[in-house]
Amino acid sequence: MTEQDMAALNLDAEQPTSNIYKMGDDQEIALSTNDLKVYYGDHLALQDADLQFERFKITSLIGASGSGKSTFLRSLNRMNDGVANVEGNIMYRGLDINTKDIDVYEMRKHIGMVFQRPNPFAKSIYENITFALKQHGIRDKKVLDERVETSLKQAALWDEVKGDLDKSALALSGGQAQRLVIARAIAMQPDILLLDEPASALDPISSAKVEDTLLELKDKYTIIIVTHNMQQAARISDYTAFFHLGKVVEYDETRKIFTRPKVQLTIDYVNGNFG
Ligand SMILES: Nc1ncnc2c1ncn2[C@@H]1O[C@H](COP(=O)(O)OP(=O)(O)OP(=O)(O)O)[C@@H](O)[C@H]1O
Repeated sequence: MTEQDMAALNLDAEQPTSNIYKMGDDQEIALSTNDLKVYYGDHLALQDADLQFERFKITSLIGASGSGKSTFLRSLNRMNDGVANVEGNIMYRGLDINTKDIDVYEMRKHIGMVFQRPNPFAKSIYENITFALKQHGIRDKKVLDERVETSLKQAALWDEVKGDLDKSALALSGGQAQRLVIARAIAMQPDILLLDEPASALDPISSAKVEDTLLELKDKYTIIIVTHNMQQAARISDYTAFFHLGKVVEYDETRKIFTRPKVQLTIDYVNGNFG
């Protein structure tokens, strides 16, 4: 199993100090970054990205290709470990999770990640969801059954697969597979879900289902999503951060970013006048 697979399983899984991009009350902040800088070798790929993410809200990260969105997102649950050098603080429940002594595997139980391409394991639908739970010592069949049902319901997949739980997850359509991966992530009952373009590889109907799923999930989870789809960002997110050349140019309520952005670069980007 690859490291990405492990992270997708969440197996390996506030104190805001910057007032620049402040959203919500301090108690309402689920995650915040402070003085974050990410280097790939000598290349400083990300800086000036001190954001606070409000609990039970959806925040979209938008910006042109190469602007640093994925680099930022992946830093939030240490997916850049071994790939990039990440400096600064990432505060979660009063703890800086960007320090050496953090148990990254435990942390990823709380901060789960879903990738662009659905990556179900070559196992049954049921086992895709229970694998990580078992690794974490949950063996009671009743508990496992209940988690499978709840997470599939939350991911809006239950009705489509409830009779096929023993079938291979590889037989699912792309859209179903992505909702299975979301179900797998939420089965671990994380606080925060990070999603890197989760609908970009899907057809419009599947993409709409994933969007609906995310809107349902925000009652229980704080969601941070990278998307190239501006309509999607406008439809589903409460807040939007616009990235450009490795910096956050503007971060505000989504409706303001799309109707009354303050920075010329944002105006150009949301109006499609970007060179
Ligand atoms: N593994 C890596 N090694 C070296 N440089 C990288 C790596 N990943 C990203 N970069 C560089 O970091 C910068 C930001 O890339 P990143 O993938 O974060 O941008 P992005 O906004 O997510 O782009 P996209 O929308 O195309 O996914 C780019 O200059 C990119 O070339």
